[in-house]
Formats: sequence, structure tokens, C-alpha cells
Amino acid sequence: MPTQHPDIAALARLGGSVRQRLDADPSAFKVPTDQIELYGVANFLSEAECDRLIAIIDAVAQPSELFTTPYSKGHRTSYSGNVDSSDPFVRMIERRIDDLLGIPHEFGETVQGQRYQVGQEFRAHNDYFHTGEAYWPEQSRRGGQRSWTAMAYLNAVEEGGSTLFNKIGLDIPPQPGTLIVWNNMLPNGAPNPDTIHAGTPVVRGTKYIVTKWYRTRKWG
Ligand SMILES: O=C(O)CCC(=O)C(=O)O
Ligand SMILES: [Fe+2]
Repeated sequence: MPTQHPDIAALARLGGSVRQRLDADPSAFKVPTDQIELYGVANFLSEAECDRLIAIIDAVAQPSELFTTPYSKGHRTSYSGNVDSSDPFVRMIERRIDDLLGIPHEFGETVQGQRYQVGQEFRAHNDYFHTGEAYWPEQSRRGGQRSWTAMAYLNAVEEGGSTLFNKIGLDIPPQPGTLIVWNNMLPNGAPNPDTIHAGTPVVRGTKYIVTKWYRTRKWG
């Protein structure tokens, strides 16, 4: 029922336009599953770009905070920080992600850098907002639901630190420079519970990623 899912029509339209664009892009590999619209782009970032982003993350990393709801406490133990989007280098990377997806730049939240050290993880979660939670009215005004997620691996991890999509049984090992993108919604614009995923604990080494979440409308 449309009324149960705010912005369902806008999310369906956005899902469709991004799908069309990615399906026409030879650099985007569609993961063969009917459960999630999930794509990978190898070598999206060069080695030098990855190294530069890692240095930026080391400079801003703070203990991660999720939206402060009881259910999310303790879900993420990595360090994270908003990457400075006034930095021309960061803007260039953002523009490339915007362009890959064809989503207006204004819909994107600030890029987040994350660093996981040994034992750190991001437990199973969905990136979309739970619209029954206390944070939702404010998030609804600030761009609405999270539509697509883009996430890039910046380095190889000696052991652990994969991204596990539990419901489709897909475990993605960090591959430096690879970007993965997925639609957090179903084609009809309702949240897709099968997008549940986790950053598995790092066993050896350090894991660096950048994540960009796109909303339904202009974020801010
Ligand atoms: O670290 C990972 O592999 C997953 C990160 C993640 O789920 C997120 O940033 O939303
Ligand atoms: Fe996530």
C-alpha cells in the first residue's frame, strides 16, 4: 500500500532511471540475482586515488555513530568521518559517482570514509530508514528515504572485512578501486529487506572504504 511507504512513486522512478543507466553502461557488472539490484564497477578508482582517500580518512576518522536509535547501538564499531566535500579532489570523485548513477548531486549525502581495524565490523543492517522510528520525520524533510548506496573499497584486507549480503549469500571481498552500488528499494519503490548486508570483522589488516548514500530528493 503506497501510504505505508513514503515517496514510493519517486523511489520507483529513481530506481528505474538508475537501472536503465547502469544496464547501458559496459563498465557496470550486474550481479546475477533477482533479489537486489546490485552492480559492481571494477577499477572505478585508481590506486593513487585510493591512497589519497585513505590519507583523507586517516585525518578525519572518528568513532562511528549511526542515527541514534536503540536498535542500532553497537552495530558499527569502525571509525568513520565525513570527508570534506569542499576538497576539489573529493568533489571530482563525487561527480564521477553522481554521473555513473545519473542521480543529481544534490541528492547525495556527504561522502563517508570508514576505517575498520582488527575486530571491527558493521553488523547486518539495511541502509534505508525505518520510517516508524523517531528520526524519520526529520529525515523525511531532509531528502527522504535513502535510495541508492555507492561504496568503494580502497585497499585489500589481509583477512576478513568482506561485505556480506546475507539474504543472497553473496560475500564480496575488498578489491581496491572497485565500486559497488545497489538500490535499497524494490523496483516498485518500497524498501527491499533483502538488501541487508554487513561489513564482516577484519581479521588481519585494516579496511578502508568510502560510502555515499543518495536520498529521494535534495539532501540537506
Ligand atoms: O564495510 C562494509 O563492507 C559495509 C559498509 C556499509 O554497509 C555501509 O557503509 O553502509
Ligand atoms: Fe550499509
